[in-house]
Amino acid sequence: MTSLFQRLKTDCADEWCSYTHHAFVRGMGDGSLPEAAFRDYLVQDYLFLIQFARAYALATYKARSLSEMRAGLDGLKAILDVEMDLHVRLCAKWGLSTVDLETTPEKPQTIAYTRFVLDAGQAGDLLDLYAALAPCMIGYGEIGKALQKHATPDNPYAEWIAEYASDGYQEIMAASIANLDALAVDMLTENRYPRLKHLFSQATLLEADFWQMGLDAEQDEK
Ligand SMILES: Cc1ncc(CN)c(N)n1
Repeated sequence: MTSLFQRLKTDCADEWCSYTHHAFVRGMGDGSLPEAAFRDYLVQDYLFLIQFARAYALATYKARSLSEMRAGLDGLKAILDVEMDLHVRLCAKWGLSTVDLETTPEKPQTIAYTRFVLDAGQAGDLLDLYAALAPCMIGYGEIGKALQKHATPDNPYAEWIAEYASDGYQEIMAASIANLDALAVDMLTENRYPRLKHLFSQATLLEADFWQMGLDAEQDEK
């Protein structure tokens, strides 16, 4: 049986490309991304992760079995115990504390993306929620791995790239794909597919908007 993730990615190939090959991503890869764009992105991403942790808490709540509950909890822990540490470490280099981060106002793009995913989960079931969450967890693993292939040791974004290319994150990514595909075996019907595709496509476009937010912030600073 084809993987639901692969089917969604194929059917949303243009959106996926606009996300994973965005100018912001290419700028991280060749090191040309202005630091101001990265800083703005990273602070907003910290706020984004707080809301995404809530989405995994919602997935834990909506679970129908202990193993589904553990999958939700693993996603929650990956964000709170691993991913956010990267943001705290990198932001500390600019003198930003966690209080500074948490008191920064969320930008419209952060609100749009995170509340879209939370609403997908609240209005729908576990499969809807994971379809909306998939571009986040899986896309960054793909981007990290692709950028690592060409990144030079003096790349200013090497630490970010290394985190998402790491074995730890790649395992999180593989678990996200396996989890989505396993839920599909149990819950997917052809009638449901258009809605899942809409959720996946929209979340992927909101990812691209999130990168663009960083680029626009740097232009506004000038
Ligand atoms: C916007 C966004 N998308 C995805 C990820 C990776 N979990 C992230 N940190 N931020």
